[in-house]
Amino acid sequence: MSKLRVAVLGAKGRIGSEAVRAVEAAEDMELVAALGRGDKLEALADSGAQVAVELTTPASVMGNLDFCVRHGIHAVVGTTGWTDERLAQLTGWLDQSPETGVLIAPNFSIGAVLTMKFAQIAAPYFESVEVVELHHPNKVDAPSGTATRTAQLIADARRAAGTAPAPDATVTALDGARGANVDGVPVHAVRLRGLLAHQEVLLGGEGETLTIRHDSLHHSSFMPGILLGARRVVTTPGLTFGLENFLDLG
Ligand SMILES: NC(=O)C1=CN([C@@H]2O[C@H](COP(=O)(O)OP(=O)(O)OC[C@H]3O[C@@H](n4cnc5c(N)ncnc54)[C@H](O)[C@@H]3O)[C@@H](O)[C@H]2O)C=CC1
Ligand SMILES: O=C(O)C1=N[C@H](C(=O)O)C[C@H](O)C1
Repeated sequence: MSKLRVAVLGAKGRIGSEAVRAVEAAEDMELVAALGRGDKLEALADSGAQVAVELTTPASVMGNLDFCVRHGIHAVVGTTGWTDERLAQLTGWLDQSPETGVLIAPNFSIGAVLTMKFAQIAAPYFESVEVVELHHPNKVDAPSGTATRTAQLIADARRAAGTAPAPDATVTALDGARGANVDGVPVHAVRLRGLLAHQEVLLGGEGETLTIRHDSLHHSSFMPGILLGARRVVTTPGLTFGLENFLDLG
């Protein structure tokens, strides 16, 4: 059986360099290109890549995806910074290339995907809910893509269940003291040397609290999800948002 031809964009970065090693080690894949900042995207097309794993920066991701979709190269995207406007633009490009698939995964680790799922289930049963994400201090965006997605899923679940807004008597607060408001859910971002990627969903009800915590301790935690995404995206045209769509979570 022929191997899946995979390229990595952002190949010298923290997660990109780990992805290069993971693709090289996968028996069913061939690493055909490993591009860094300043490398010409034409090398991607010349390499015959079927899938590009996009792990760059919010500033670079749209240009890279525009090129991939125009050349019919499927993409697995871990880069953050997604807004409704960006998603609409990408969907427009995919409409012009209906056989191409793009997976955007706010988080590739199974624990983080399950955290989001558990938070979604729990959210309507508690009066209060807040999200705290904790990352290494080299991260350029806040709050994290995972925390933003988690808050959106929590808000959707509470809306669908008709849950009342969380109680909060705050009248005066320093700017930022109550976190960022993502769809009505406070999200707090901590940047601390020594950390990698961590998240807590704090839920509170009368006389009890529930904390759902996930820790990514090494970039290897993201690799099984990236490889699964690359295998599945080639037969899944259009936009898929969230790795959970490629997992049977029930
Ligand atoms: N979805 C997930 O599970 C994960 C997502 N991420 C996200 O992945 C992105 C990268 O994270 P890190 O590796 O920590 O950052 P990083 O800064 O270590 O790596 C980014 C790399 O992309 C390169 N780059 C920038 N523009 C480029 C371009 N046009 N073409 C090719 N390379 C380009 C940079 O030179 C750098 O080497 C961030 O958005 C981060 O939030 C990170 C970890 C897990
Ligand atoms: O920048 C990181 O490191 C991470 N970024 C992603 C995010 O913003 O959610 C995923 C993970 O948290 C690691």
